[in-house]
Amino acid sequence: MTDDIAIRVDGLTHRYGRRVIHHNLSFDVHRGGIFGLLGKNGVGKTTLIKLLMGFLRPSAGRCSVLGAPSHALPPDTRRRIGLVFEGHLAYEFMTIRQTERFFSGFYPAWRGDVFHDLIERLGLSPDHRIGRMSEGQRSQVVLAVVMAQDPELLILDDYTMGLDAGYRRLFLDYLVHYARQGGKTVLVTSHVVQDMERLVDEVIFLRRGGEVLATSLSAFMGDFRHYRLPPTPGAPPPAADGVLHNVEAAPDGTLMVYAFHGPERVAQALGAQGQRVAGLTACPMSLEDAFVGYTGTY
Ligand SMILES: Nc1ncnc2c1ncn2[C@@H]1O[C@H](COP(=O)(O)OP(=O)(O)OP(=O)(O)O)[C@@H](O)[C@H]1O
Repeated sequence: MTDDIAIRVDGLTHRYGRRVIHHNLSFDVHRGGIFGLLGKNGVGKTTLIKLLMGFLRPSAGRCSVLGAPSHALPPDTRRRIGLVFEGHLAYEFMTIRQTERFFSGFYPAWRGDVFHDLIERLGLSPDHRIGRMSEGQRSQVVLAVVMAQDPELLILDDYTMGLDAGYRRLFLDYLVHYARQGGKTVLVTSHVVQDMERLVDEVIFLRRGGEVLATSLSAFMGDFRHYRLPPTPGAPPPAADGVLHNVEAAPDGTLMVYAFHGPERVAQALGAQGQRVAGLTACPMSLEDAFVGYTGTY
């Protein structure tokens, strides 16, 4: 493994019983960027993080994190990884002060300034118990604990739990600042796709059936296109093919066409399926539109 790779996933297959969640998945996460792991509910994002951290063993293939194999991550490597996983890291019986005392002992590079800066915004006494906090306040404590570890690799699985929009924005700014310090890597999953658009450099899309697309956000947003087309009376709805990535009908019947191709290729493919293409129009997209177009509405 080369030094500039923070995470390597190589031919990874994972099954729960007979159900295949990941099939022959391969991608690299390079150091020094913010990577968004995106996919619908149940596609396997948390499972992938469990595999990376060695909490699960894959059915086949390998993955490694910071140069060490996931199934045998040494404690020293684990200490260099900040993990927010299912939101729970804080012990309910502890106060804020005790939480800091407890966690700071494990991390030689503990950043008390970062912890206090983030915690101050809660406006709670240091003697406030975690168990007596709202869900969003608890998430803020968890994020402060993880950021204060000053990890080399930060893995955030759905960190937005219960956070209000203001704190989410503040935390995103923190994350960007953290990632730009050099050599820091962030892998983040979130269902708030519009946040990802402001945050990530690279996207990794997981789709059901094990397909993966790992690319830069700018390449994806540049290459993936959205078109609208009024339906052709009497013609069956067009199906996805080698050119048309996804075709869906809006409630008024308008065809929503998604493709990695320009209008000529798309018109040709639609025409070959019996559509009248005179009304084909390209539409601008946000990352959320592109996410839905790429992964499909249900
Ligand atoms: N321990 C388990 N045993 C069997 N099936 C499981 C287990 N854990 C998860 N699954 C199934 O594996 C699939 C992937 O789950 P996972 O939690 O990785 O999805 P996810 O992409 O993180 O979803 P979400 O966006 O909803 O958080 C789901 O269909 C889930 O039902």
